[in-house]
Amino acid sequence: MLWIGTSFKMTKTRGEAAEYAARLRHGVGRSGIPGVQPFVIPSATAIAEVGAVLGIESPVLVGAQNAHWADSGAWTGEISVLQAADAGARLVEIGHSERREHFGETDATVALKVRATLRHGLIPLVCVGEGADVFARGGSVDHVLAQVAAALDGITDTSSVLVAYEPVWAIGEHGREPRPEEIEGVHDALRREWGDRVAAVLYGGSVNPSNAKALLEVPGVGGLFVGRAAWDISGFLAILSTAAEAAAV
Ligand SMILES: O=C[C@H](O)COP(=O)(O)O
Repeated sequence: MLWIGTSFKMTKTRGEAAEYAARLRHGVGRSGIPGVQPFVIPSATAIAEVGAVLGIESPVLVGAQNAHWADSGAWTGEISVLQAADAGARLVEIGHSERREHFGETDATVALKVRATLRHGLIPLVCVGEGADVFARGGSVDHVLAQVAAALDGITDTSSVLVAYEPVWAIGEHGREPRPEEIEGVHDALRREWGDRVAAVLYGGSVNPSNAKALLEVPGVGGLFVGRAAWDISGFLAILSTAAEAAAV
């Protein structure tokens, strides 16, 4: 099963997200895409809207971009896993590098959020990845393995966990598209260490319809996590179609 998803990050009004969801519903169909598990992660404001448009039986999973580890309480500005689930999320993105960089997310808070997500039966999508400096000195594998180990420390059943390897140097408008061989080492290490214990390891960072096929061919890559190139529905559908072909091989 190839997991193919997108996060809207901080884009789209509820109306825009609903329109996207309607076109996604049409593109994916009622029975889904064989061998492919699509997911979409809107802003918190649009989770319920997107879920409603996709419908309860949809083959597309809806997620939240973040959730707090506490079930409720005085945490102004946060939403809990329970609230995300109540809005229709079945997956929670945790530890994206933008949250680590700008909002103080650490390996310790990531670990708390993974536990909270599992406690409530949602799927954690744990994002890891090294910065350009670590990549330049050849420390990517150690860095990423340490991040995953910290996130999943002490959890006996990690079988529903998704890991997204997203090198920071490859993400966003200032990111650089990786050559497949630049991500092979980390994916190989993740596959050896975690391949039997997690649901899948995804790759993310400057994925687009032109490089999706080559990135999916990297051993150990079990899906793609896409930002910009999927914000237009045609881009997401093109990547889903590439994944469908890859899954059929
Ligand atoms: O959440 C997705 C990743 O941060 C990748 O973003 P990007 O595809 O725009 O580089």
